[in-house]
Amino acid sequence: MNTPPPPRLSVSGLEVAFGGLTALDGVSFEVRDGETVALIGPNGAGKTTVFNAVCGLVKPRKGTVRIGGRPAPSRPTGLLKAGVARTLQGLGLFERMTVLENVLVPLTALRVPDAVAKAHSTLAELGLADLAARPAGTLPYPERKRVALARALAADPKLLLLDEPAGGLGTADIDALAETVGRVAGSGRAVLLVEHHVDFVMRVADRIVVLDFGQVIASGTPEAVQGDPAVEAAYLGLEAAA
Ligand SMILES: Nc1ncnc2c1ncn2[C@@H]1O[C@H](COP(=O)(O)OP(=O)(O)OP(=O)(O)O)[C@@H](O)[C@H]1O
Repeated sequence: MNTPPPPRLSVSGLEVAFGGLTALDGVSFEVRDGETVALIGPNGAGKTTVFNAVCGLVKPRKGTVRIGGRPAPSRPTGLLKAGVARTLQGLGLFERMTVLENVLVPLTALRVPDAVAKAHSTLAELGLADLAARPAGTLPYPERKRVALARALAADPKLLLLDEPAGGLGTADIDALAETVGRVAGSGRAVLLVEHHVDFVMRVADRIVVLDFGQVIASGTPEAVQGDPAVEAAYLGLEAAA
């Protein structure tokens, strides 16, 4: 019998504390190749802390993060080499550099051959070809957001982490984003996203993991999670019905 490959991302028993505050308390979930998983939950639930722990930016008190079955590297280049790319809530673009130069940053760090051609093809894929020579800081927010996505996708990550990708976007841009996420997962890559935009999550996620006060309170298909009374209660700030 063939053993299935290890999950692209496996988070197990993660505990993170900031001083006296327990931000994550025994969080476990997996993301497999070709799967899109959304991490949702009220403000302060611990979503960004999960991302930061996956990327080695915060050190867990307990628990493990494994990428493709191996312990997750903690440095940015190590993560890129392990096939992990991330977008940030604040985008983190180099505003004075051109769009092309921004997308070249990870490709240069990885010494990808034909980096310029690869950057151009990624920009074309995301409808940004005409903006390649523009300084990133001069673009409107939706285009800057697409540049951040292009930069994350350029190095062909096996695991793509998206921090509030739909935030601040209008309907047309959200439609385009949903299509891009579908294409990325359809090509066999794993996607983990943190998002408040419920309609977008319902459209793109295969599975949803719901966090509240640092704990996983529900996980499953969008339909299962949507009807879960504990999830409804968490969002209303009420005690879950027993
Ligand atoms: N560096 C830090 N130092 C101290 N407390 C922190 C730090 N980072 C996060 N926290 C706290 O940890 C908890 C989880 O925060 P986190 O940002 O992960 O939540 P979130 O679900 O991403 O929230 P939001 O939806 O508002 O972005 C919160 O109580 C937050 O105040």
